Amino acid sequence: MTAEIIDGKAFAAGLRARIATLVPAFEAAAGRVPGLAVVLVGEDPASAVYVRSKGKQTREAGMASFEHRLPADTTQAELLALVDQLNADASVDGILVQLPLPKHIDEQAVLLRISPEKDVDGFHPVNAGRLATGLEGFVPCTPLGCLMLLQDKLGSLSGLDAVVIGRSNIVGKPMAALLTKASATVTVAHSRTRNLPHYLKHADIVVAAVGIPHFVKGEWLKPGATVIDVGINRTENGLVGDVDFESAASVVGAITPVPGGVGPMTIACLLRNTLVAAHRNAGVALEADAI
Ligand SMILES: NC(=O)C1=CN([C@@H]2O[C@H](COP(=O)(O)OP(=O)(O)OC[C@H]3O[C@@H](n4cnc5c(N)ncnc54)[C@H](OP(=O)(O)O)[C@@H]3O)[C@@H](O)[C@H]2O)C=CC1
Ligand SMILES: Nc1nc(=O)c2c([nH]1)NC[C@@H]1CN(c3ccc(C(=O)N[C@@H](CCC(=O)O)C(=O)O)cc3)C=[N+]21
Repeated sequence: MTAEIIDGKAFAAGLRARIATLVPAFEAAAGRVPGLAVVLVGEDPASAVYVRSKGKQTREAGMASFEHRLPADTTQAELLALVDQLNADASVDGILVQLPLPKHIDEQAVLLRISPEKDVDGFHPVNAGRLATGLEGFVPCTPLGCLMLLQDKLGSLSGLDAVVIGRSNIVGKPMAALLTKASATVTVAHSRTRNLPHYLKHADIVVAAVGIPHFVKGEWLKPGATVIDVGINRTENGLVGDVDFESAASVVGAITPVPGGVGPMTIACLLRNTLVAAHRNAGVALEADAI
């Protein structure tokens, strides 16, 4: 193995520590701490783990965590009523409704109901539109975390060739928008892409968000490339990414591991977005490059 392992877990811990240092000044100015509400519908064990972990890290950063666990048979109307209540609650700066939702609930309807100013996931179409048009807004946490790791590793991304594998609203599309904004030349690949290895062979940056264990093979990659593995796949061999780590690590220059790569960055960026939301909602200034 020759590749550098990008330590997302350590980077995320540093980011959370920086966020925690900014909370007391906010509290002094606003008379309250930033608040994040997390809503979990149903009993999905993986989702329950994330929600617990988000709550713990929110409190560790000095922020208030409001956790709402609703039964799997909660109606859409009941969930929308809770979102309305959280939108109106001045102690709540950020609202996250854990996805996926049970089948009987229309996910888009719920995401549309969250106030864009409290949408710390960045999933509301208003925030997607802001990102697409270059306006200030909330950027989805996973691609924001990937961008931070890339800029930390590479400095400027200007002119680099990037391939994003996946075009979902929560990872692939916003990732492509962020890389384009950072002046990379971006190709978005998906399930209809013909000859993915052809594109990967030229890519200085690869972001894999596919949802298929070990999908990306080392032999497809450009020597020296930087690879960000977003995949979270639970297999009988434990948690694995979308990149075949063993074969990739002998070819590329740097790669994120799973676990310990992008996952911890997602939660750290959620806290970052919540801190930013709190400042905006309370009308307290935050230095542009504070975090
Ligand atoms: N680390 C973290 O914090 C997070 C991790 N994840 C993980 O990231 C992965 C992706 O998540 P998400 O974006 O929500 O997943 P989706 O299922 O919404 O999207 C997967 C994308 O992969 C594409 N795809 C599927 N098969 C292929 C193929 N054979 N070749 C090329 N592209 C393909 C799909 O194409 P098409 O559009 O044509 O169907 C789709 O665009 C999952 O493993 C998920 O668990 C997700 C969120 C956060
Ligand atoms: N509204 C909403 N927002 C989300 O951001 C959201 C969501 N719904 N639904 C599910 C996905 C997935 N996701 C992860 C967050 C942290 C880790 C994480 O911390 N992973 C650890 C390992 C954790 C473990 O062992 O299970 C790691 O990769 O090291 C993973 C995945 C956020 N998501």
